[in-house]
Amino acid sequence: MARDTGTDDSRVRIRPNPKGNRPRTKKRPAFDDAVGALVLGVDRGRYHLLTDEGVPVIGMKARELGRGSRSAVVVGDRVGVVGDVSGAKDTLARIVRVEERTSALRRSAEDGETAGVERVIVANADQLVIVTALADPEPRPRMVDRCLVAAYDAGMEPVLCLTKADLADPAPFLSLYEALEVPALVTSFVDDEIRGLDAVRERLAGRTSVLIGHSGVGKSTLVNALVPGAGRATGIVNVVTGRGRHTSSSAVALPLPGGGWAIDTPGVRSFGLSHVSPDGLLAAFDDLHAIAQDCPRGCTHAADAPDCALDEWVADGRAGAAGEARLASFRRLLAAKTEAAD
Ligand SMILES: Nc1nc2c(ncn2[C@@H]2O[C@H](COP(=O)(O)OP(=O)(O)OP(=O)(O)O)[C@@H](O)[C@H]2O)c(=O)[nH]1
Ligand SMILES: [Zn+2]
Repeated sequence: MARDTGTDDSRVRIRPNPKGNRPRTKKRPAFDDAVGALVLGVDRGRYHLLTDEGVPVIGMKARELGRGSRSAVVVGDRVGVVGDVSGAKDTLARIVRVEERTSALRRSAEDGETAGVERVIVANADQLVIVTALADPEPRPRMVDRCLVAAYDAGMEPVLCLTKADLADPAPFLSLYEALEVPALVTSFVDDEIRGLDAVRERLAGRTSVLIGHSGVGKSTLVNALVPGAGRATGIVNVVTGRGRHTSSSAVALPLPGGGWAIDTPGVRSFGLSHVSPDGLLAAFDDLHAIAQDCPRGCTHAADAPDCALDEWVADGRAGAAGEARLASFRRLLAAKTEAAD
C-alpha cells in the first residue's frame, strides 16, 4: 500500500527517515537541535509529548507547521521539538517537525459543513483493536465492518477483541470474520477475573495499538487491566491529559508495562469512510488484489461491477470455496464503506 502521510501541505516538514538527510532551505531553519518526541495526547491546542529522553513535555505547534486539518499533529505522531524541553511546570516547547507516518487512521466527517473532510485521528499505530461485547450490548457487525475498513485503509492490522464471552458464545460472531482471516481475542469475566487477558497482553506487547469500541463493551475494564493506573487521574495519565483520562475527548496513548502503547479512543459514534477508495481497500488483500489486476479500468469490484475479474476468478473455479467466501466478505466491507453507521 502506498505510504500516505496524511497531508499534502508542503509546509509540514515530513522526512522519509528520522536519521536521513534533511533538505535545508533558506526559509526554513533545519532545527538541528530539535529533540525527538512522541505525541501522547492533544488537549485544546496543547500537545502532551514524551521526549526520546523520557521527559513529559507540553508543546504547541510552531507557526511554520501551518493551520487546519491538513497539517494536524495527532496522537502517535513522531515530532521534533525545540525551545524549553525541560518539562518544568508552565514551560512550553515548540513542535517544528512531523516525521513521516507509517500509518494513518482517519475518519471523514459525515454531515454538516465539513461533510467529506477527512482527518487523521491516530498516526503510526500498527494495529486496531476493535473491542466488541458478545452481548450486553449486542454486537454490531456493521460497525465492526466499518472499523475493519478503516484499519485496512490506514495500513493497520485489525484485531477483534470480543468481550463478555461469559454471556454469549463467540462462535457465531467469529464466523463472520473467518474468511477475512481477522485475528481474534476473546475475554470474559469469571469469578471477578478477566479471562483471556494474557493473550491480549501478548498481542499488544511491543506494538502500538489503537483500542476502539462503543460505550459499555468493556473497553475501560480492559484498558485498566492492561495499563495499571490508567483509570486514576494520577501518574502518567495526569501528565498526559493534565486532567485524567475520563475527561479527555480525544485519543490518548498509554504506556504498556511490557513495552508498547495502548491508544485509547473515546466512544465512537460514527466512522465516516468516504475517503476510502475500492482499490485502497483491495490493496489490503494481496490475493484479491493480484486477481483484480485484470479488471477493467476504474472497476469498483462491487457485486454489480461489469466484467470484474474477481467474478471470473470465482466462476471458473480458481477461487475455490474459501476464495468465494473471501470475495463475498470483501464485498460486504466494500458495501459497509458507503452504508450509514448503525
Ligand atoms: N459479564 C461481563 N461483563 C463485563 C465484561 N467486561 C466488562 N464487563 C462489564 O461491562 C460494563 C461496561 O464495562 P466498561 O469497561 O465500563 O465499558 P466501556 O466500553 O469502557 O464503556 P464506557 O466506560 O461507557 O465507555 C461494566 O459493568 C463491566 O463490569 C465481561 O467480560 N463480562
Ligand atoms: Zn474488479
